[in-house]
Amino acid sequence: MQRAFLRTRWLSFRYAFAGIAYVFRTQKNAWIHALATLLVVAMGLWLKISATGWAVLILTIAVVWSAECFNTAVEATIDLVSPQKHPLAKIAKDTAAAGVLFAAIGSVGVGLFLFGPPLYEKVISLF
Ligand SMILES: Nc1ncnc2c1ncn2[C@@H]1O[C@H](COP(=O)(O)OP(=O)(O)OP(=O)(O)O)[C@@H](O)[C@H]1O
Repeated sequence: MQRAFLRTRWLSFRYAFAGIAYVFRTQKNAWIHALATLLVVAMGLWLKISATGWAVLILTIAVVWSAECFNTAVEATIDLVSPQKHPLAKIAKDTAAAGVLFAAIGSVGVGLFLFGPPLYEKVISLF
């Protein structure tokens, strides 16, 4: 019973990692997100942001990655059920892409509020 439970949990993780690998293989945006993730984590370390700042940053990174993964899932589902052009297929793909755009715009806002003031202080201290 316990072994079966652990085995199914382990398989769930493996499926999720296969999903991540698929996103990286097929979505050019994923590499942009990866670069942005590395950059903001480096900025957070450099600017020594607060624990609350890290919490907001981690949540923001997770929201963007989740949106990209759901967008990829919608694209794959639409390609499966509607390989031919269809207005509803277009709506599904376009709105899923809009979800990623919202997350990306929000993340830029978070970055400005989180890094703007300490970055300003750093620059001012140079002069
Ligand atoms: N079956 C379809 N029916 C109608 N329009 C479609 C269909 N498939 C794609 N489109 C249109 O083409 C756009 C791009 O779809 P596509 O599947 O190529 O996504 P994508 O370019 O891979 O997106 P991303 O670059 O975000 O991964 C969609 O947003 C939609 O407007």
